Amino acid sequence: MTVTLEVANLSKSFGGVHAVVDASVSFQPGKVNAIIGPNGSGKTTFFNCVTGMIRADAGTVTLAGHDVTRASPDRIARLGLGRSFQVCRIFPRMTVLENLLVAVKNPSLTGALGSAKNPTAIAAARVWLRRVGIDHLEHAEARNLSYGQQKLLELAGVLMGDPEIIMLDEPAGGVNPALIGRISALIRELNAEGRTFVVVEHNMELVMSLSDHVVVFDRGRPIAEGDPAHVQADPRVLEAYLGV
Ligand SMILES: Nc1ncnc2c1ncn2[C@@H]1O[C@H](COP(=O)(O)OP(=O)(O)OP(=O)(O)O)[C@@H](O)[C@H]1O
Repeated sequence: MTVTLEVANLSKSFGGVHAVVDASVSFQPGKVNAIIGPNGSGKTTFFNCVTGMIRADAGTVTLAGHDVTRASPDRIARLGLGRSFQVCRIFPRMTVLENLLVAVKNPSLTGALGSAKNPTAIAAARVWLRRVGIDHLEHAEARNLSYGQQKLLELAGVLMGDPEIIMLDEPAGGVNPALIGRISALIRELNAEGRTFVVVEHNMELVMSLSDHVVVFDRGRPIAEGDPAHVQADPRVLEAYLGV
């Protein structure tokens, strides 16, 4: 799998706030890419522009050779990019299995509702639940899961779309250490199978142990990129984090 994702000169402002400024990033296909940066440095805004959730003011996003700068999140998903959210997006009163069945990519509402009874979709959902380690919770209402388990459910929902590139917004945020280990192991396994990851994350230990390529944002711009050791030694990165 070698779906490429390239972002050129992306900018997005909210009123007078320049959240992302002329950001150009080429993510490495088949690798675990991380985006780090201080709070408010534009990581989530960048992420939302790339995945079609918000419209950039300028710049281009190219996915698998297609210009998707103004494409809908659905089209971007159909081209092979799946994403999670900083704050988990699940249906709290549905069961774990039902959440996965509504996550199936469907061109129509009837299709989406139909997948609830589709044996192939149900079988796929069970495979992913087993894979992320919450198959024993299939019939539990999603709201009764721990926050970490909800993150695993959301990841299983992303995987239902069989994406080649997976973008995760703070996968370890608010998750207990045991489940961080599980999420980290899963990312490794899925990456070893050929899926590319782009992970926005504050947990430095996780970023440095998991990533092949790290992009550092500061005040809306990528200021450094490279392998974890290279980035950690970059004085611009220390300055961005410590303000020295
Ligand atoms: N919808 C919005 N309306 C107005 N300002 C926004 C909006 N979204 C983000 N911002 C501002 O844009 C800047 C970048 O925010 P963003 O959430 O992208 O940063 P971040 O690096 O993801 O931060 P964090 O690490 O805290 O999640 C911040 O100053 C933020 O307040």
